[in-house]
Amino acid sequence: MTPNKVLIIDEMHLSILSLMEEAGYEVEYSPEISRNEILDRIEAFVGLIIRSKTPIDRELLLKAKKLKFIGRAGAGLDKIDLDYLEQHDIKLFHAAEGNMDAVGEQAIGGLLSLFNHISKADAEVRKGIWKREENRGEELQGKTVGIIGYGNMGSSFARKLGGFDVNILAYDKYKSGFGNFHVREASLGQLLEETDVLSMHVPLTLETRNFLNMDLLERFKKPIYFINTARGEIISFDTLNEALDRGIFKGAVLDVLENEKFDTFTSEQKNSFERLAARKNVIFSPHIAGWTFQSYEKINQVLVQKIKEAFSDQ
Ligand SMILES: NC(=O)C1=CN([C@@H]2O[C@H](COP(=O)(O)OP(=O)(O)OC[C@H]3O[C@@H](n4cnc5c(N)ncnc54)[C@H](O)[C@@H]3O)[C@@H](O)[C@H]2O)C=CC1
Ligand SMILES: O=C(O)C(=O)COP(=O)(O)O
Repeated sequence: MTPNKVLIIDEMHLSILSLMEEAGYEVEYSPEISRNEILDRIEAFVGLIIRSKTPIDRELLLKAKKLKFIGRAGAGLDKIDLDYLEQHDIKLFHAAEGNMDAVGEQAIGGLLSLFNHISKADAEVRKGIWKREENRGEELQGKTVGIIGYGNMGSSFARKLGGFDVNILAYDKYKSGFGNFHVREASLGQLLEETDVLSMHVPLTLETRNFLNMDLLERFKKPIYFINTARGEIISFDTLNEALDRGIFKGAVLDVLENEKFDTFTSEQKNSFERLAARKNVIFSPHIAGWTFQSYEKINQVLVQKIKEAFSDQ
């Protein structure tokens, strides 16, 4: 057994193989591996490279006796037992810098499509329906965009908004001092007061699960356009429906959903998703905000660079 074996358990751009081999690792690429097989085999590996298919929980980590690092080929760490890694000195690297451009651009794409009815009008024209007045657009110019969570994704979205002549407010519970000439650092209260467009960029944590509940949403002073490229679990289908019914949300762009596996929907989820899907002012995408041809490769470069730097003295 070689000491430097790394197991890759999710689908990735194949540049990861040569990059990790050049960094001195023996790589096994098994994107189709089952959880049971991982449990059986993980003991032999010093490194594990993942996306988000398999929860990296205590049961799995207890078997990973030689594990020195986990590389998350992407940003979200919500399926990883972070406490266990800290307690057992297992390093964790993410590659959010590799998909932040993609997320920033996709959020803007969704927003412009919502403001200008692009996907709705496209579907109508294909059916021979030519409705100009109903598809009259809204301008972004002069609007106040509120960002919650000002990390890699939130700041990328703010940067990409640069040319749109909007006011940008950002609230981050754990960060301060990030304001600049075009982003005003705000309290949650200020953001609720002024926002026209809300874009969520927090990680999924115990605190942010159902963060956008009706109690909070009722405190927005103006009707808002909502963008979620963060995680679906921060707002339930029911809350989305209620906010849209009551005009608290004028529309929504949803790249992520409370449950992204349609075949596991409860009957309640099925009903409330169907209500959501029947709305013309909601735009969906299948969790692809960070998923471009470019990010696919950039993620590998970022990740392997971090791994190399962390173990450069060994
Ligand atoms: N749809 C997609 O394809 C993608 C989604 N994501 C999602 O975006 C999330 C954010 O990614 P990054 O920006 O790289 O993370 P990050 O850690 O750089 O930034 C998140 C920010 O949220 C702040 N935050 C945490 N809890 C908060 C709270 N309760 N209230 C206000 N602010 C809070 C943190 O202080 C941090 O500054 C990821 O965790 C992931 O869930 C990321 C990449 C692609
Ligand atoms: O990087 C992230 O957090 C993402 O959500 C990207 O999607 P993935 O989980 O890698 O399929």
